[in-house]
Amino acid sequence: MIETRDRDKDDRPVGHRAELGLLHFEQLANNLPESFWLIDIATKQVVFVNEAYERLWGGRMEDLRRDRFSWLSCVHPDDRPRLRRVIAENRFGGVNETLRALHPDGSVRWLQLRSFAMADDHGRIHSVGGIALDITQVVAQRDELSASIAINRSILDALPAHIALLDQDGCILAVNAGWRQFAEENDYPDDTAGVGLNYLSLCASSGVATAESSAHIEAGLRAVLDGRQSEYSTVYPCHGNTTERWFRLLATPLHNPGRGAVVMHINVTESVKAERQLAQAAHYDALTGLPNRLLVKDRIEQALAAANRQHTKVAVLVIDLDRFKLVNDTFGHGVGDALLVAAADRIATALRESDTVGRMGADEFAIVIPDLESSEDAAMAAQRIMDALARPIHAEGQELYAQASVGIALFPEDGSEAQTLIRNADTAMYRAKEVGRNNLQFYTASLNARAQGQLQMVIDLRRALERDEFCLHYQPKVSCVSGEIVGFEALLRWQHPTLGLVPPDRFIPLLEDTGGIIPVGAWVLRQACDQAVAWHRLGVGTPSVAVNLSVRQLQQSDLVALIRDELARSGLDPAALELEITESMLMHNVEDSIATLDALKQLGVRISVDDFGTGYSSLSYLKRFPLDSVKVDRSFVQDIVADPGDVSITRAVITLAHNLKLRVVAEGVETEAQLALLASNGCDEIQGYYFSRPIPVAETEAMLLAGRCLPANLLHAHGTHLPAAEALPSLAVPAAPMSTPTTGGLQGLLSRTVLDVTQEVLNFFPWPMLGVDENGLVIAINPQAGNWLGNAALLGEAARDCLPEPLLGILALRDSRPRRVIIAHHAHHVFCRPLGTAEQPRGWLLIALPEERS
Ligand SMILES: Nc1nc2c(ncn2[C@@H]2O[C@H](COP(=O)(O)O[C@H]3[C@@H](O)[C@H](n4cnc5c(=O)[nH]c(N)nc54)O[C@@H]3COP(=O)(O)O)[C@@H](O)[C@H]2O)c(=O)[nH]1
Repeated sequence: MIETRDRDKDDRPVGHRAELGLLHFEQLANNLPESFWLIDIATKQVVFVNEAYERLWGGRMEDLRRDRFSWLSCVHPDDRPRLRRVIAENRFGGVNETLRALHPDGSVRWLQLRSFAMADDHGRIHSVGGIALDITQVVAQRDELSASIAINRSILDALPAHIALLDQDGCILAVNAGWRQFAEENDYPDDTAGVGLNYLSLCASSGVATAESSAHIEAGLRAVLDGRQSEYSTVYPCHGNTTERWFRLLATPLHNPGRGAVVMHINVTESVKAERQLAQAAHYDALTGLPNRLLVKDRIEQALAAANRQHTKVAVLVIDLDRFKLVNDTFGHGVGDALLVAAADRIATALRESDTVGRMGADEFAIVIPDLESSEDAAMAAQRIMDALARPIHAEGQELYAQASVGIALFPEDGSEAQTLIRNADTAMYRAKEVGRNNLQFYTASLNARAQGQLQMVIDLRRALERDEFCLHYQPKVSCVSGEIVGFEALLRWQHPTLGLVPPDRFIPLLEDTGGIIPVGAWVLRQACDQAVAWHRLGVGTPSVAVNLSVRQLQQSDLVALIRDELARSGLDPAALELEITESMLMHNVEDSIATLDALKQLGVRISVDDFGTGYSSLSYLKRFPLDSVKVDRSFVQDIVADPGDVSITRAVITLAHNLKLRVVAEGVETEAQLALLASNGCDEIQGYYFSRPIPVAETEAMLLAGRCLPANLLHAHGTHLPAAEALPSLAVPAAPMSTPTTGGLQGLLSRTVLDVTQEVLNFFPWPMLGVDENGLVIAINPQAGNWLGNAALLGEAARDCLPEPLLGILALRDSRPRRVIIAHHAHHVFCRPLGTAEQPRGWLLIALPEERS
């Protein structure tokens, strides 16, 4: 090439020029850092080698010139066999190998050896060239790099964290050993450990973290990937099947912005648990596990906040075990501790779930009772606690009897702050200690007498049964048809040794609260059954006996068996036993009530709903229960004469009850007028002071033997209910409940029950009926009227705009005589009745009786 380039310009002789070229070539070659040489194919001799050979290979140039394979002796013995093989396979060039040259001084150089063929113009190969490049430094650098990569890798793998490298979209590029292991342990479906998948979607779908935390993590990570946040960190729960775990997730962007992020999950379960333990220790007592003073204070504050909102009371009780020190001193601290734990348990079980029991220190406990109805309830709770503690406690082999002194402070009376209430309850507790221990004291002294009286009554009630202080009085139930006594309601009386006859309203709630109603209720049942049998033996009829059941009795698992046994024992005909259950009791737990009543009904007894109208049930709802009769509450009866609204409600109840095949008993009938009105409206039986107050047994027998009856002139005809048209004069349907439930003349009785009943009556009423108020607006319409007029949506319309002409004519006449009208080809007799009183009508009611076809 050198020759060719110079040929045109250089005028020196060719031989000289060739020599010069060779000289230049040699100088150039010897200045190159690479070593290279040429082997002539024909002579198999090394025809050229540059000086770098000796530097790179550590061999001598003349050795190479003499033996073209002498370089092999410079090759590290480990690499030599490979080199030999490669050269044999590539005799005319094509070698490209890395090798080590072992210098005589023991040093090693890394060389990159390449060989190539050299051909003439005809493509005939005449020489093979070789070049060796010194790559010692590159190899050293590469080794260094690999070493540091390996070190980094093992550091990442050794970290107690699951680490993943994410790209900009959140796709997992690489993970560490911890991550892989976690994936394996958590049954990750394949062996990729998520590499190649999107971390953000993995978060949402893995189900390892909660949905809430997944969403939070996804948002945080997105912010890091988008460069909006330089770091994201959160602790999230990640519970296994049997273990509780928490992880801290850390995400940081890769250094090059917009290039992805590193996420790291660190198991922080231990520290979370430690934190929780700290919180537990800060708020709970270590021995009993109860809230400590701090948490009790917090609970009081919460209760006060709620009480302020709802205008209710809160009680704070401080309880101190009497002579606890003596237990410690006598039996040692182990027994003392066991006693405290047992006492804590006893206190807790004597209270509702919504109450808080805390340990204030040593042998002092505090109770928070939110949503308190009366101070007596706090006293009852304190008494329950004292009773619970008084039962023997077995602690570490010792039988102990704990007594307690209780102090009670009430919100709002005794303070409006937690600290004040605790302090005042504490003061009251010390007063309880002073007055002899094992008692309770209110902070407000005036409440003590009341509480004391009530508690004394509870104590007295416990002994009343065994001391034979109870008796039954009986109130007759009288038929409105025959006028005769058809039964008696058994009513419990307590003859207290000092207080005299205590009315049931004062002691039955206490019996219910303390569970005493169960044995007392059983006693009532037994007495009543025996008494009914005794009446039957008089031979003056077979009056029934009605017994009131309480909520607790209805929930009593052996109630049915108890009644069955009493019937069998006494020999009373089951049909002569009536069980009275209040409406609110039935609604307490409907499904259970139905099951119990069904079982009772199977015995053949009768079931009656007491106080009907005071609860929230409607008669149609009561259809679900196996009932025989309803007792209309005396609050309805009492105003029946004065308020036409009450008549209509009572009347409505009677009509509906009869439709449901239920008998109707009106209770609290005190006057002749009430009786007359009830009887004329179809009431079946009455009970009340008008006929008789509840009387002792002896008087009942005298009454039966005397054959006392209701006056015949007040009875209703032959037990049949008045035909509708005849009954109309006494029917005054209230206007308001049919349209605007919050107004109208049913003050005090505008309960949902009444409205339901009224609506039901309207719906049940078999004939068209509609009401128009004094302003001419349609205020009531039943479905039958809607059908009749071909339009049910008349409510609120002006009568003149929507009613047919014949009806408007009748309304204008306001005449109570029936008028014949034909509407939609059907003849009806339409009555117009005033709503309210005839003197001051609130509107008018149109009732259409279909004309009988002969
Ligand atoms: N679980 C049990 N409850 C019982 C038992 N015995 C009674 N009671 C319930 O106690 C409540 C009060 O009863 P009492 O003071 O006996 O009052 C009854 C009647 O005296 C009273 N009454 C009857 N007629 C009139 C009247 O004309 N006017 C008027 N003002 N009061 C009247 O009504 C009470 C009977 O009511 P009721 O039971 O709803 O029929 C009371 O709720 C009893 O149920 C028992 O053994 N167990």
